[in-house]
Amino acid sequence: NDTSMQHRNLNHMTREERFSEAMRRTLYALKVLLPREGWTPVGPEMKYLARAIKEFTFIIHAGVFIPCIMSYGTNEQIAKWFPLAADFRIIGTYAQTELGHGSFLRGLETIATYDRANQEFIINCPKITAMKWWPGDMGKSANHVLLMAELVIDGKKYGMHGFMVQIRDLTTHEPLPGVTVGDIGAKLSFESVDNGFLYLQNVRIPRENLLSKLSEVHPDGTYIKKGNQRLMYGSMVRVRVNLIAHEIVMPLAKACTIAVRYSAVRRQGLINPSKEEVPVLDYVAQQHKLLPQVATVFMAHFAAKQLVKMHHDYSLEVEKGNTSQLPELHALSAGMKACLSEQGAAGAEIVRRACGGHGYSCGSGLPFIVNRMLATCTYEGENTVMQLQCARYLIKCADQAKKDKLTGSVWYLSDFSNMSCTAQTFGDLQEPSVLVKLHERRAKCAVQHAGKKMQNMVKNGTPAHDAWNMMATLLINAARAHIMQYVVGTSVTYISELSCSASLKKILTQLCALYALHNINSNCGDFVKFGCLTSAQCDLAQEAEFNLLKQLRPDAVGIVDSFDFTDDILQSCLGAYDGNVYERLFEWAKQAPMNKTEVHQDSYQYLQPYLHEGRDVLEGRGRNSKL
Ligand SMILES: CC/C=C\C/C=C\C/C=C\C/C=C/C(=O)SCCNC(=O)CCNC(=O)[C@H](O)C(C)(C)COP(=O)(O)OP(=O)(O)OC[C@H]1O[C@@H](n2cnc3c(N)ncnc32)[C@H](O)[C@@H]1OP(=O)(O)O
Ligand SMILES: Cc1cc2nc3c(=O)[nH]c(=O)nc-3n(C[C@H](O)[C@H](O)[C@H](O)COP(=O)(O)OP(=O)(O)OC[C@H]3O[C@@H](n4cnc5c(N)ncnc54)[C@H](O)[C@@H]3O)c2cc1C
Repeated sequence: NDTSMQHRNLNHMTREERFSEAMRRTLYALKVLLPREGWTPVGPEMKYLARAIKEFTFIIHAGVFIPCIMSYGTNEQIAKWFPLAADFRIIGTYAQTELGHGSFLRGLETIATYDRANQEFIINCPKITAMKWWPGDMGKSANHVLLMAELVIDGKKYGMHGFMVQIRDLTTHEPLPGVTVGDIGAKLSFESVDNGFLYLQNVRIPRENLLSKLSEVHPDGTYIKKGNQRLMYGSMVRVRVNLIAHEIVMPLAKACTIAVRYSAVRRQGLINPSKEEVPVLDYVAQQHKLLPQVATVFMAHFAAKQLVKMHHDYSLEVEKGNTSQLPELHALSAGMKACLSEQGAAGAEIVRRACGGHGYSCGSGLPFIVNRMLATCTYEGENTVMQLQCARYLIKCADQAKKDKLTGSVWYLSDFSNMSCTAQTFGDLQEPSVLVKLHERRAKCAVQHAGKKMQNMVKNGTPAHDAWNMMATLLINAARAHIMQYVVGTSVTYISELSCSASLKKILTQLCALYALHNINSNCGDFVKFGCLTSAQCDLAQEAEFNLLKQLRPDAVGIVDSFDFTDDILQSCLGAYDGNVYERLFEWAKQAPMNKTEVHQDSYQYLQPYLHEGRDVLEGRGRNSKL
């Protein structure tokens, strides 16, 4: 209710106005609303901000730069930089991606060369493709970067390491010598974020600016490894784990709230010709678009909670020096980020499109959400690359399953029990245990199928790397199948263990079944091909999904109301709680800058000669227009 936090109408602002407004609001929120001891930029407050602020700046500063200091810094380095960063006395970003490389980190070209005589690192982008490109908050805001660069000592390369590099003067904010930095220009979304470019030419930093939790360089240039070097990729794992809640579940919940509320208000057409126009939510086709996406919000939320817990437990183990869980966590976080961002982005567009013309208006709040969710498929690990990383782990596990009993998220790969489905009615296929088994079997078969195909190719003389490349599509499908069984399985478990009213548990169970059945019906080729379902059982699966749509329809609005977004957070004429869609759209349109004058000066200027000529022709005075 703090007016300083109220959103102004972003759609009627320029990009620079949005950048400034987001910075003002974010700093106000972080510095005024949340001043407390022990405030951590990734704690519950961040969750509140991610929910409450439609656009904010310093996402990377708070969500990535600060956590990296904690992950990669020694205690002394944390003590030095964390207080400055948490208090916004330095603004940082995570500068890893380059103009020429983003996915293939071993191809990064920015170099940090150790200068023993001066005990400094010389940071250099040897060519244009080495320039850092994309990091958020880097173009105009950040005065420091956590620079990921190839460490070189005496001509020997040691791989990607993290360096603290100041890029702007702390008083004037001007770029420092050797630093060329700026905004990369307009993008599909994140209008308020100054994603930037950074060209470093022989910038010198002290030896102490190598973040040295995992490795260090002694004054004489001796390189010391201090831990599992794959932990150097740990920041990306953490962000992939955390962004699911912030950037996938939350925005999709907002989009569903808008679309379901609007569909309950919007009357269009007849079902029974003798009755009045119906709310479009009464059309089964509309329910089929919206309700599975509502179910996705809940299932992704439950699965993300499990992943966050797994990451937390893993982090405690890493602190004890045990990194044995790292391969599974990497595979699961990469796969979850890729598959849920893919589902979420597609789902947001499905529900936007379900709102017809008004869904295409920025006044609906939906284009903002859709465009922003599209970015989740690319940043923090491009989805295809992430799915292949997940598949790489699955193929290894499938081989291991032939001789060992597997545990964790891949346990089903060593489950050789009879998994045939005996469902005879659509009710049988709404049973959570049946749906879990179906997803496990499909995933196991998809992994084995991809692995078998590659083995046969290699047996026939194809090099393993070529077999991998040629079977990539099957590997990606296996990764998707694995994540779907994980989401369905963890959700069923989560709901069964949830202490809540029977009526709420019934709704959640129905939503879980809807999510699983929608997935089956959207991928029934796999389920039939792998012998999980007969053709007749596929018909039952469709019947089961339609039955759930009918059962959930009466509670549809109540379910999205439970997300409890305020009108100010939704910023939507279609999704406002009072349902006054048309009045809100009209008021919103009238506020458009285009309407600040009755006659728009520029159009009048160019149209005026023709307007006068047209009038003369109409009134019989002038010659007929050439037109
Ligand atoms: C909290 C969030 C709040 C707000 C955020 C909101 C919005 C955020 C907006 C934007 C933020 C965006 C930031 C960014 O985009 S930062 C840049 C992200 N970039 C990437 O993710 C790069 C992706 N590429 C890679 O990770 C690597 O290049 C890749 C893994 C693809 C390949 O690496 P490499 O070639 O070195 O390894 P491989 O040969 O493939 O595998 C070797 C070995 O290492 C294991 N591995 C790989 N990655 C990891 C990891 N992260 N953790 C642990 N282990 C890893 C891999 O499994 C192999 O193991 P093995 O099979 O045993 O050999
Ligand atoms: C909004 C936004 C914010 C960002 N913020 C940051 C940030 O703060 N810090 C930062 O460092 N970076 C940031 N990034 C950059 C982001 O991490 C990269 O864009 C991402 O890692 C993808 O790398 P790329 O752009 O080089 O694409 P590429 O890797 O070049 O991918 C291009 C295409 O090639 C395909 N491809 C690539 N490799 C393979 C493969 N091995 N197998 C099959 N197909 C492949 C991909 O699937 C994709 O279709 C941001 C990007 C965006 C869009």
